[in-house]
Amino acid sequence: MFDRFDAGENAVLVHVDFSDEQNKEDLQELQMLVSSAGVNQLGVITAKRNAPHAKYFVGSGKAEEIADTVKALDANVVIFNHALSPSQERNIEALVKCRVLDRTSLILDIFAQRARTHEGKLQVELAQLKHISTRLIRGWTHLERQKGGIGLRGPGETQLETDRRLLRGRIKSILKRLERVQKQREQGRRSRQRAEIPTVSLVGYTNAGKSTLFNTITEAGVYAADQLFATLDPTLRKIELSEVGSAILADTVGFIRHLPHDLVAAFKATLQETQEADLLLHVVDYSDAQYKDNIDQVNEVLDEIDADEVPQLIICNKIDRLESVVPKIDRDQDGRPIRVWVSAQQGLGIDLLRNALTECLRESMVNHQLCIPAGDGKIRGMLYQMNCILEQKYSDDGDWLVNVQMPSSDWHRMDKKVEHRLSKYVVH
Ligand SMILES: Nc1nc2c(ncn2[C@@H]2O[C@H](COP(=O)(O)OP(=O)(O)OP(=O)(O)O)[C@@H](O)[C@H]2O)c(=O)[nH]1
Ligand SMILES: [Mg+2]
Repeated sequence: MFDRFDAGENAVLVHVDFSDEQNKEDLQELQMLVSSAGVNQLGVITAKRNAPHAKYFVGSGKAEEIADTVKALDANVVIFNHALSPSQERNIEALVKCRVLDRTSLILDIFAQRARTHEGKLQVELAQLKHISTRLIRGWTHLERQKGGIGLRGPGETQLETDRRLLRGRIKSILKRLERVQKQREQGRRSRQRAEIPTVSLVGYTNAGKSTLFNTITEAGVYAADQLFATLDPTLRKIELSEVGSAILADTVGFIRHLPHDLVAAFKATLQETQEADLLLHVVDYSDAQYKDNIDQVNEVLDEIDADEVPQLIICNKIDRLESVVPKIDRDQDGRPIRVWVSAQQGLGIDLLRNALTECLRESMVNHQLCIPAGDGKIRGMLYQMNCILEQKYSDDGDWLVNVQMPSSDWHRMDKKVEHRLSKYVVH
């Protein structure tokens, strides 16, 4: 889950039950988000509606009730479990006389706290500034004292700037810095691609158990620190698997329904790993009654970031909470693993998971014997750089006999680059 910290805020939560699926949110999830943001929950106000009310999102009677509750409980923030328009936010704020936060701001605030990489921090701040800038028409003076409170916390040490003019300048400077960082990242990615180790990305709904599984797998396996990756995001680890050798395991940011659009774009950077992964481990909390819906939500985001074509292995996690479910691998009719039932926390089924992982990766790896003429120094150099050589020797004629292994996607990419000389050198 998200990091917790105390912001000293006392909130009244507002949740509206909509009859249509489009607007539907989960109250329990809001409570989880609010406590993840380190905010105390003083009370919850619920309402039932067919559609949002134009002025206050809720009806005016309900809005009065919120104002009364804020007063009675001495709350200093109202948090809606829905996206509010700037004018709705303004209208409610005027009525309840304290800060009003919508779901988008709340999620942005949590992301601001958990962004780890330099680029991630810049991206989140940019999304926050954009979100705030639509809401700055009102006078902020009455809220000035709370500057830096929830929703206004920046990902770094800084408070978010709420002055329009400064805001524009800040957005500009962030965009410039992002451009620079993105260039650097692109270079880093290229050099990693050259290392040609298959990447496995853990994806899944927030709280599904990705990080727990990440730790369990990397501890259970032979964890090898590799200097090449020392400068990468700390959520990448190298694992060793029998037969296929090394693989990179990546832990990623959790998904959540109705992820603010700006943030989807912002997190493309983190999720780039996912898009280029050889395999996705889609972790699902099977003890969550909403698990089916969560799977759909995750797949929707994967679709959005063009990662829907990457093969998936579903990890049914938290089986310790389910009755009579034992660790096992489910297979399709061709015998390929499609689901593995585990408990990341209890370490149940981790061996099976490693086996399934090996099987899936082996499918996506190629292993070739090559006979490369002494004159083709270019290919020789490339193969060395790719770190994909298992065995090598020289023939009497001075040809280089080499056994290589790499993800099939890389094989095809490289083969194309050298005008298909690679395939010609394969020894049948
Ligand atoms: N009972 C049970 N709890 C688990 C299991 N795996 C993880 N958890 C718990 O689920 C909660 C969330 O686990 P995380 O590993 O942080 O989940 P995550 O998917 O990384 O969450 P985000 O990073 O927020 O997206 C923690 O309280 C874990 O202890 C499991 O197998 N069984
Ligand atoms: Mg996590």
